[in-house]
Amino acid sequence: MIHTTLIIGGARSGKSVYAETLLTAGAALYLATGQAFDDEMAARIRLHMDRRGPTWSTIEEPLELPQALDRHLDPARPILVDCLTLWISNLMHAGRDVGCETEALAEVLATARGTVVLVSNEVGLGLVPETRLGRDFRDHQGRVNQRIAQICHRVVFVAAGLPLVLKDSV
Ligand SMILES: Nc1nc2c(ncn2[C@@H]2O[C@H](COP(=O)(O)OP(=O)(O)OP(=O)(O)O)[C@@H](O)[C@H]2O)c(=O)[nH]1
Repeated sequence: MIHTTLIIGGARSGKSVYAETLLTAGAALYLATGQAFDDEMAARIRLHMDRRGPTWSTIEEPLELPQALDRHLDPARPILVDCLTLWISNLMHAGRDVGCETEALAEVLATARGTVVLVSNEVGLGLVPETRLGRDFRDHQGRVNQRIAQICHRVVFVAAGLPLVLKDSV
């Protein structure tokens, strides 16, 4: 089956747990974009790893997501990408063009052979960020979500651990 799903939601909305339930642990590949820059992030990552357990295969790729996805796409093994938000943040940090990178990702997804579930944050529902960097990040996040939502067959919004299907074109 060729199938792409985008799952969006706020922080601690349960979006990652929901995404994991869509895939069979032993048969899926976890593609992580997060980096343990400090102890707190390291602890968050450890929680995720403990929850997933040893049956998941994991690849860590903070920047070259389109290439990594393309390389590992396999009709026999679904991929969970967690998450686009940290990928955007990493790209901004590295001075990369988020728009170009998003197009590269969209291209890989549009021609994907296999099942891909992508997790992303829905931001911008609160106050306008005080800093220019914060506002730029918020805008990138909104544009990335829109672009990837166009490409994906299914889009699900998770709030309070509950899924709301926004798009289903399977
Ligand atoms: N490098 C690396 N990062 C990981 C791994 N497992 C999870 N992560 C990262 O940890 C991040 C999750 O951070 P959290 O702050 O707990 O997530 P959250 O968005 O607040 O919570 P949820 O809504 O529940 O998903 C993910 O975006 C992953 O990129 C791993 O094995 N390696």
